[in-house]
Amino acid sequence: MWYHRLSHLHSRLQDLLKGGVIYPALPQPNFKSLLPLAVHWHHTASKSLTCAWQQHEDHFEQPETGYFMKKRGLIDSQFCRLYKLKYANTVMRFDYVWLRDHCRSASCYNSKTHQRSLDTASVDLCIKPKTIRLDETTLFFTWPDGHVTKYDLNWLVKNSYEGQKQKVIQPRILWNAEIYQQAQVPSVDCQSFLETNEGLKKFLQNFLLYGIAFVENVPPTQEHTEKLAERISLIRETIYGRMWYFTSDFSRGDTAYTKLALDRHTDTTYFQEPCGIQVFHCLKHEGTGGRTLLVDGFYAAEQVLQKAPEEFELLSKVPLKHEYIEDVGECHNHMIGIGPVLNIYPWNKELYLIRYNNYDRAVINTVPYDVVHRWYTAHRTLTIELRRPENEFWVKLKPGRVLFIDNWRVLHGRECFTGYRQLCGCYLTRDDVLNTARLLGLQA
Ligand SMILES: C[N+](C)(C)CCCC[C@H](N)C(=O)O
Ligand SMILES: O=C(O)CCC(=O)C(=O)O
Ligand SMILES: [Fe+2]
Repeated sequence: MWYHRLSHLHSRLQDLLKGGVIYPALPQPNFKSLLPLAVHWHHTASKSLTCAWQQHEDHFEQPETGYFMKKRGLIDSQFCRLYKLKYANTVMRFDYVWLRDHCRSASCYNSKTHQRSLDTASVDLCIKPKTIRLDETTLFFTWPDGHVTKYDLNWLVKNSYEGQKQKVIQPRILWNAEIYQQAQVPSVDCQSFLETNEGLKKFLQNFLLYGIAFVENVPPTQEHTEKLAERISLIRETIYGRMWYFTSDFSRGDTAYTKLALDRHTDTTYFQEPCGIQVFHCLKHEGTGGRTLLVDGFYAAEQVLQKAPEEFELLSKVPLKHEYIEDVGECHNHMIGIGPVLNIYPWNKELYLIRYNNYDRAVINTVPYDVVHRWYTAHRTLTIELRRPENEFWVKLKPGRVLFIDNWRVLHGRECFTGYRQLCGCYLTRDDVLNTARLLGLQA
């Protein structure tokens, strides 16, 4: 009986969460406000809280049979490994080892270093609390050895799997050319970017939401570009150097160092971890053409998900190699990176990295022949979306205007050009950009 109510609730949760969760058009509201409060279940309601809550400290399940024991505050089932709790309209299930492992008491957790002191391997995998007590908003577990673990219910909601499943790691606004242009995302002025936290925060907020952002009025030199990069991150040094500076002189064995057009792609797909961010500053162009193309890869992937979910899934499952082989002048390199085109978090299906570069894609030999054809079909579907003219945002990079591109999300390309064109820039480590963003209070 209890079981039925629970599965009903679960399917309700699923219904509530359908659509919009993976790639919300706007920052996801706190999930509490997504869920109606009027779900009736066995509950104990607190009068002292404004937010209605229900808790089920007294329901225990023998997982194999779905048999429940209702016993208030105390358990004595030999079989139970699970603690179920409903609070703030979230049904949560906690494994007892998990509850022991996450104990934040002084002997288990060092709150100065935010590190666990408890040796998890010392926890009995069959551990069960001797007693459980609820006191307004705090749960107390007393373990067989007498150790007491306290949990604040809000902490549990925030840190439970069920709570996380309903959230995105990073809110984003997916765009095509029209959406991006209509959003009128402001560029940040160089001085405000370098000298104020507000300027930097505004820049990073836009960058996180759209995957591209511009800084204006930057003196057109490599040194100033470097200063900008260092304001938000460590520079990721690669085979191209720390700061790079390039023209169409074929000084390196790659099409980027020519005047040819480059179709949309992400860079360094041939690294096990592709570079997180790319910074471009055009220092000079005396000639024609050479515009930069930007396409939101996540927008295109979202279209694939809507139109052909099984193709989306295939692109997220099939691992591929990308390769960089260089043998020009003094430069000898052979890089190989392996991973799927679409990379998603398994618990909430959120897309976090697209690896798309048809120039650098290596021989496909990681996939059996029957899957190969399905993969090509899925790749075609994605390519069609990526190539829709309405998804293309074209800009002419000019001295003074520095472009930051999320290389895990937004594809770039360029039009062929004539004349002398000088570009400088660098790659950034994604971890460090996100670190800066979090320290400024942004969700990243
Ligand atoms: C930016 N910079 C000119 C230094 C590198 C170009 C790398 C080009 C390579 N085909 C790729 O897509 O990764
Ligand atoms: O020349 C350009 O505008 C960009 C070339 C390119 O794709 C790159 O350097 O990664
Ligand atoms: Fe590139």
